[in-house]
Amino acid sequence: MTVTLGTPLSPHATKVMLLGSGELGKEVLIALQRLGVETIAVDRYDNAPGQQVAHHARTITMSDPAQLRALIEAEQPQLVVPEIEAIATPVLEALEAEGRVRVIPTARAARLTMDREGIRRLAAETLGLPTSPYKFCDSQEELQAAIDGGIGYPCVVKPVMSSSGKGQSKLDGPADVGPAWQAAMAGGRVSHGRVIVEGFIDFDYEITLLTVRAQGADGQVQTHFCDPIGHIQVSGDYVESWQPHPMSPAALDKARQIAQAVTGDLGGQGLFGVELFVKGDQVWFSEVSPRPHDTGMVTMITQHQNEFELHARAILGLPVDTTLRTPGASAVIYGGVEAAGIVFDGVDEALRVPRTELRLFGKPESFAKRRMGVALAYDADVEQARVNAKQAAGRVRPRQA
Ligand SMILES: Nc1ncnc2c1ncn2[C@@H]1O[C@H](COP(=O)(O)OP(=O)(O)OP(=O)(O)O)[C@@H](O)[C@H]1O
Ligand SMILES: NCC(=O)N[C@@H]1O[C@H](COP(=O)([O-])[O-])[C@@H](O)[C@H]1O
Ligand SMILES: [Mg+2]
Repeated sequence: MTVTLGTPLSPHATKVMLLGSGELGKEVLIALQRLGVETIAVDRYDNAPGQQVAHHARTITMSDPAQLRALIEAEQPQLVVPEIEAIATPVLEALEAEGRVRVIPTARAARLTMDREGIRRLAAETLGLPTSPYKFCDSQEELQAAIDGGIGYPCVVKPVMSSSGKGQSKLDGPADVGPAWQAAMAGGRVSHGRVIVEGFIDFDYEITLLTVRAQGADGQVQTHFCDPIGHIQVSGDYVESWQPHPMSPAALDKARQIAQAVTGDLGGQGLFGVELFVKGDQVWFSEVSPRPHDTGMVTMITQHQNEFELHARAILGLPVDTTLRTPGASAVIYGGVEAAGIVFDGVDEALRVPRTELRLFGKPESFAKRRMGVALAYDADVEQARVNAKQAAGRVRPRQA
């Protein structure tokens, strides 16, 4: 479906609402604005990064069905673009069924992927894709029984609703079960009392395969793949990514088949971040974001059309180009301090590292482990880009004002 583009702030505006307006949504909003779309940035707190660049900013509890329905009915956007997991997705399904809005990529995809159970059962049980062994548990006793009954150690426990590693633990023995259960209960995005326990995959490397479902000239949706993005995660949160990540032809082929299967089932138009574990020629599906991925921020320096522009184009029914421009890398800048309205020292020194750029997201409040910015680097080879991205990130020193 191609969307007719109008004039923002006029009766013929094309209105798009982002549900979640963090660093990823901010870039999608910028890409949409460049195409003359009228944008509404929604988040759970005021002055979220995307709210600072959108035409309109709204603050609601997006997991509250009544608040979400009231806002969409009041604003009447043509497209609703989920950007985080904690959203009352049944409301989106109802509004989509009523023909009131189009949800990106589909309301069903938003529902299935916001809950680890929905997407894991679809991938493993319906589509038969290789995944880690897993069980869902509603109490510490059930968790212990699942581990003893076959998952074993090491294993990984995560709240069914969480992201960026929040509430996630790796368990090496029985002593870790209690603390892991407690961490999951404290760290979920919506208190839910349910966890997934997964057998630990001893992968050689992990990648994000950005996969775009976009409309071709014939009106049919076609699948396009970006070059694989390698990344390193610490405590379940991404700290470094690079593109391209070299893969054997067999592993790349399997990765694309998995991505095609899962995005094909989820359907709709847009960009997806398919997370995969790789060992030799073996590939496991981990999870998928039906939207731009944090590790994909590297594409702001590596691709002709970055992942945010690709998402914007795909959802509007416009053509896409996923080709790589140059090898490159990204490195995360954490807040380091707990304070509002922080300042950043060392930005000049950081940008003296050759072939680098910075994004400071503008989050109003810093936490020690909150992602506040990212350094980007391009180079002839990924290794040099990684060194430079990390060096630039390390030179930025956030501090209390
Ligand atoms: N079963 C597993 N075996 C080995 N490592 C794992 C497993 N599950 C998770 N991990 C590690 O933890 C990281 C984060 O896991 P996962 O993607 O499920 O969490 P998340 O909270 O959804 O993160 P995000 O929102 O950033 O994608 C993975 O990228 C991987 O490095
Ligand atoms: N892995 C998912 C991810 O990276 N999501 C990104 O982080 C923001 C929340 O950040 P916050 O927790 O600092 O508010 C989200 O809005 C999104 O942009
Ligand atoms: Mg993940």
